[in-house]
Amino acid sequence: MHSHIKKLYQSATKPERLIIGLMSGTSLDGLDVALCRVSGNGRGTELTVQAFTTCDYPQSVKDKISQVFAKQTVNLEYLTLLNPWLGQYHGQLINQCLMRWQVDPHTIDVIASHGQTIFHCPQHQHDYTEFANATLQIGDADHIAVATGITTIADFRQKHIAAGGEGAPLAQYGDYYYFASNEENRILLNMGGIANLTFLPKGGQLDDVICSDLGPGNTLMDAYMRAYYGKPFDENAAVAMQGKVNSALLNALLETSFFALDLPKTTGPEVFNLALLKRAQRNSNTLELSHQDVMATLSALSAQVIAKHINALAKHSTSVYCSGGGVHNVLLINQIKKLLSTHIKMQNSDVLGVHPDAKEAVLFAMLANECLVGECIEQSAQSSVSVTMGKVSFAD
Ligand SMILES: Nc1ncnc2c1ncn2[C@@H]1O[C@H](COP(=O)(O)OP(=O)(O)OP(=O)(O)O)[C@@H](O)[C@H]1O
Ligand SMILES: CC(=O)N[C@H]1[C@@H]2OC[C@@H](O2)[C@@H](O)[C@@H]1O[C@H](C)C(=O)O
Repeated sequence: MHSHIKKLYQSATKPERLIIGLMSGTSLDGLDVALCRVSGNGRGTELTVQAFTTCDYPQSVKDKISQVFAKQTVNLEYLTLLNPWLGQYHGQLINQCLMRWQVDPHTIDVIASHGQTIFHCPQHQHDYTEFANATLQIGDADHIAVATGITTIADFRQKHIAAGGEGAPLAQYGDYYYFASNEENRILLNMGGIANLTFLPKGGQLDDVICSDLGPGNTLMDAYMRAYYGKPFDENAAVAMQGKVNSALLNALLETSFFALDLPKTTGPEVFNLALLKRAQRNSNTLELSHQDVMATLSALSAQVIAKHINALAKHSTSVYCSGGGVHNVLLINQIKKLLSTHIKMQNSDVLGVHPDAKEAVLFAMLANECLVGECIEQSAQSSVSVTMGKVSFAD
């Protein structure tokens, strides 16, 4: 037996594993690194986050990814070069984290890498009748494995697509395994670039879980801030708070065809971008709106869409647990709270033991754990997708 297979076998049969979960999302703000101690699997998963950090990307890295991110046309040579480069870069960031945390790399069982989504293309978002759902993540895992010396499990989304899904959201599995409750109805709401939720009815099975992207979380606001303020985001909603919501623009934005699709559905900045905003401004005669009013309206758009779906799903008393960078946006949170029905309570995911900024990285640690020790393939009614996802890269 190859020594790597043997080590993987040992990892899979140990009572607990150390798994590093990685996520670099659509906001391009950095790499989330969560060192997780995991035991069990499926509904029996037990997980504690031993250490977590976000390695902020310097502007030069953001610029590199932006060259190809969500673009219809890219320089193929550049993309080819970026793919291994980003894997090596992620590997170096992990090495730095382990050094800082004084963790011996040999104690890590596997790294779970999401990679960087550069284009998400569900069927409803493209016009090529001969092609189905597709998504593309880069930052090749072989390069992470070689740079760190740690076996890396990655590219989780392709199996989801191969089995009939859209490749996202994958949160439904981790959310169901870790957060499902027999005591209360729960909604796990993640507000990153894109907002998504997982509805976990009290005592429900995977079949009962509803998980879907909803639309923009921060992506439109971030794009606007980058274009007009040269800033990555509207810190503490300072700009949006000075503006007034413009209902004509809000209604024009709400006409975006994605919003009319039934759940589950997925999307990304390929749709929710400044071109969409410009079209909505043209259609609503609001091209002259102040930056502050545009930002207030974009925030209200995210809030309205998020609250509408939560209200529709949460027919009875329900607790909403929030994660993602959007939890730091006071205006967005207050706008959502105002719109929620009174039987819905909203808090951050840390009350359930997972820091809001770490939740997506933790999810990928759970999916890698499932890849290693998952016993059976559970099917979810909403997507008939297997949960054994991920490809294995060895260190040499
Ligand atoms: N202090 C703050 N004030 C306002 N907004 C903030 C603050 N901190 C973070 N954010 C928002 O959170 C965003 C980052 O969120 P997050 O890291 O969850 O996104 P992501 O994981 O890249 O996206 P996705 O989940 O869609 O892949 C920032 O771009 C910003 O919009
Ligand atoms: C294609 C892709 O990278 N999608 C991300 C993105 O970020 C949020 C939302 O859009 C979600 O669908 C997904 O990530 C999370 C981790 C998921 O799959 O659940």
